Amino acid sequence: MATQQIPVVVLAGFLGSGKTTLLNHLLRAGDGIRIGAIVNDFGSIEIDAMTVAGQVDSMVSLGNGCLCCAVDTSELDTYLERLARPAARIDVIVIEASGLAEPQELIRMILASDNDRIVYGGLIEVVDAAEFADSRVRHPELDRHVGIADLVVLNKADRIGDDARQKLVGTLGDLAPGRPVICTAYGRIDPEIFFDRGPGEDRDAAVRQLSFEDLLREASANGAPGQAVDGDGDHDHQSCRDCEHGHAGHLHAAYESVEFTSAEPMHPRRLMEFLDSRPCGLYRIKGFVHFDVAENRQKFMLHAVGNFLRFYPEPWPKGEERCTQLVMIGSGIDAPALRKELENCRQTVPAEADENSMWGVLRYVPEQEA
Ligand SMILES: Nc1nc2c(ncn2[C@@H]2O[C@H](COP(=O)(O)OP(=O)(O)OP(=O)(O)O)[C@@H](O)[C@H]2O)c(=O)[nH]1
Repeated sequence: MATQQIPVVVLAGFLGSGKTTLLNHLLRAGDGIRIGAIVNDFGSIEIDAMTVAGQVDSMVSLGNGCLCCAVDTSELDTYLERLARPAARIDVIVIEASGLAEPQELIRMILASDNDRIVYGGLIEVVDAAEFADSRVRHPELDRHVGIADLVVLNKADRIGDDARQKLVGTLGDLAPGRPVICTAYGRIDPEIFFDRGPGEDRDAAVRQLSFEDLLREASANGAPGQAVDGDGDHDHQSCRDCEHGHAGHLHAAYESVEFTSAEPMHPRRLMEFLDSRPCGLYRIKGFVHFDVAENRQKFMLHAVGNFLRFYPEPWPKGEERCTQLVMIGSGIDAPALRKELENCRQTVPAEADENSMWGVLRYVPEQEA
């Protein structure tokens, strides 16, 4: 009897475009489909992995550098092997790439795998509707990423108007001719689009195009994923920051990540001053913040993407120590200076911050977002 193969889908997209949000939506809305996730964080504090863990049937976290730089594919193979073992009963594996990954490298790795229980299941490229126009000017590589996608998800459609949305859909259609472009907010796409439920079902054209067999056929017919490879393949390392050769065309070549951790609470006003004056090269901040202010002692998840900034308060998980952990990713940033500035935002005197000092933070807590 032939081995039943598990599709491996690559979920890619520039920093902050909404990959983790979309993956979490799929995990919640997957309707009984067992998803194995491989989450690749760029920073050494694995914020994405923490966000996904607990919702997923099985997860492997690969932090501190882009997976696409790990030329030794055996590591990925080991993780795929683990998720694909029959006892895990996984239906589909999703690899959430870091926001700076080169998707074609990941695809190449999957296609190169000698694990006969897995099969490449397609590339989903998430595009940030509000930021894409600017990002592609700074990073023309993004056009190439869209160009090899099997499905383009135009996320954050709520952040732009109808005209801009139509224009973007047109641009993306030109970049990825013949491939479906789905507009969405908060990654709320129909999981059926991702997960092939087998032949014989009534589907519309876009869904049919994404059946895994079709994707494979398309990939080889286009000569696209897996063949346009530009890595040099002769070195073995984990962290992109150590990567000084062979990846000059990669997005992450120009980026670095800075981590900040504090056991002491942050002073809300000082933190807001830092955030409001963050350098424009500091494109992405994610993590969580601990404030020691009455009524505001929740875990404040923090996300900044370009000019966008949000705090999402949530209860601290039982037994979790209260602290602040932030990952900052940017280009041309002064890491020691950023760390120092954040150190100066700590609340060193007990009860120093009162409720009024939270106003600046609370301005960025959305009323109703997913
Ligand atoms: N307004 C709006 N915000 C969104 C949407 N999707 C995601 N976000 C927010 O955008 C921020 C980044 O979302 P993530 O899902 O963490 O993005 P990501 O692509 O995983 O980020 P990286 O892994 O750092 O590249 C978070 O604050 C999300 O809540 C959306 O459709 N609309």
